[in-house]
Order: sequence, then C-alpha cells, then structure tokens
Amino acid sequence: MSHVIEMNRVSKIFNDKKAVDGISFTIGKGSITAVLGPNGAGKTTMLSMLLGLLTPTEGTVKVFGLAPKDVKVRERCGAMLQEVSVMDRLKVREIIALIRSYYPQPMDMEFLVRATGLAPADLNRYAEKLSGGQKRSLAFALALAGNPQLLFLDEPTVGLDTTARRRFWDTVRELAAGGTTILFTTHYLQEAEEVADRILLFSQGTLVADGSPEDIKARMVKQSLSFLPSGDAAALRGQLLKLAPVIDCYDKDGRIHVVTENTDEALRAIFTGGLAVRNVRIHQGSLDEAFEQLTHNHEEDMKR
Ligand SMILES: Nc1ncnc2c1ncn2[C@@H]1O[C@H](COP(=O)(O)OP(=O)(O)OP(=O)(O)O)[C@@H](O)[C@H]1O
Repeated sequence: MSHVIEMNRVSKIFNDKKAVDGISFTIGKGSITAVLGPNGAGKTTMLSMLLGLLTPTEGTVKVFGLAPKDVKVRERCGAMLQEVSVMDRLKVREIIALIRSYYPQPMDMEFLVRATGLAPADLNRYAEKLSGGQKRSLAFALALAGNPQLLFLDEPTVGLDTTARRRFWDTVRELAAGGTTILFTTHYLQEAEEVADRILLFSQGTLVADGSPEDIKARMVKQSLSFLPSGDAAALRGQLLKLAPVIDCYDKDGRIHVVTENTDEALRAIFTGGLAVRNVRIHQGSLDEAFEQLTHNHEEDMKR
C-alpha cells in the first residue's frame, strides 16, 4: 500500500537548534492522526515541512509519493493553520468562491456551508467583521474548499465554542469516513483521545510515542490495581507491601490502591498469597498521565 505521508529520518535545524530530530513515520489513507507534544516540541515545524513551507535540513518528506511543494500535491491538500488572516474588502461568499476557483474539483458549496456552520447570513458579511470563532469556521471552509484528500489542521478548535467544536469534529469524522486523511495538532488530550485513531507524541523534536490512544495509555509504566479489603485493611496493606511486584499502596475512596509496574504479576502474587481482597479493578491511567510520563522520561533521558 502506498502511504499518503512518508517522513524518513527528517531533521530541521534552525541556527544551532534541532527543532525536529531524525523523525520517521508513515500515515495511511483515511486515518485521523493527532500530533501532541508540549510547546516547542517541533509539531509546527514538522507540519510546515509536510506543507512544503520549510525544507528539511536532513531526510526526506513525501506526500502522495511526491515532494510536498509539487503542484499535484498542493491540489490534493487543505490546511488550516493557527494564524487566521482573512482578506479585507471581500465578503465570505466571495472568498470561498475565489479559493474554490483555484482547484480542479472544488468541494460542493452547500457542504462547505453546512459542515462549517457558517449561517447563510454570514456569507454576505465582510470577512473582517466576523467574530474570532466565525473566522475559524471560515478558515475551515477554506481548508476544505479544494475538496482535499489530505487535511492538515494546526490546533483547529482553539477559540471555538462547544457547539462549533462538536460540529467541527463531526465533519472531520465524516471526511475521514469518506477517505480523507487527517493530521491535526492539539493541546487538548481529550480531543485526541476521542477523535484520533493514532497519536504521534513529540518531545524536544523527537517522536516519543506512536500508537492508538489505548496503546499509549497501555505504555504507562505504572499502572494501579484497587480492591476492597475483605478483612483488616491495615494488616492487608502490610502484607501487600511485602509482595515483590508491589511498589506502593495507599487508601483512596474506601479502596486500597496498589502501584505496580506489572498488574498481572501483582494480581498473581496477591492470589497466590491468599490475600483477602475482593472487587478487584485495574486502572490504566489517563492519557494525561501517559503524556506527562512519556515526555518527562524523555526529558530525563536527554539530561543524562
Ligand atoms: N523559524 C524559526 N527560527 C528559529 N527557531 C525556530 C523557528 N521555528 C521554530 N523554531 C524553534 O524550534 C522549536 C520547535 O518549534 P515548533 O514551533 O515547531 O514547536 P511546537 O511543537 O509547534 O510548539 P507549540 O505547541 O508552542 O506550537 C522551538 O524551540 C522553536 O523556538
């Protein structure tokens, strides 16, 4: 299968700083990928190379098997970037019509209006008179105007209210179901977890995790178990701390929690030892915790 996006050992150096450091990944058709990472991790730099706005210092970037600057690639891509600048002295309808006219098979105007939530009345307004949220809806309409097969979205929902945000993600899901490939950056972990089928987690220019939200949560080193004590809780805690796989244990919300690097081994030790526990639960940890842990571990490794 040919990949929609292919990054092979890509680095970008600004002066002496490596903003992106030897990154490789591929992305397949119709997937929704979230790019996450703290400020300065290299997300926008990576996106700019995919859009052909920046040239890699090392490595190769291919989009639809071609260089990102190729006109055949540009015709098939749409982008919504962080900075929204609208053309003055043009009405919303005129701007959308203008952008649609640049493409061989533009997106249906009715779909654009419905999908982006622009009200019919908004179409006759001058773009500079729109609110911040409406300007972002217009930017989304412009990103879709060319009927793209690949859509780049850089922190797309900043400034959108709850309704607009929900409509936005519904449209993204609908497009992906129709075969459009989506790559978006976000700082909202909940969005990544709900919408993306894959997460690329960046830290200091490198890719520290790549997988489904579930995979990434499962990579948490520390998971926890909790249960209700069947007998004396203090005695049970003492017994638990003597088991090799148990790192720590504590009481919370009437349950005893056990911290471990391996829930399977901890459970085995508890049952083999005949400890009096019931109502066992395994806590995977949140994506938030996984994200903190993975980027923190990476930063610590870099200091060594
Ligand atoms: N044009 C540039 N010249 C010099 N350094 C740059 C340039 N663009 C980015 N950088 C540096 O590269 C690093 C990565 O920046 P980038 O904007 O890609 O991060 P990011 O992950 O998108 O951050 P944010 O979440 O804040 O948008 C930062 O240290 C930044 O200062």
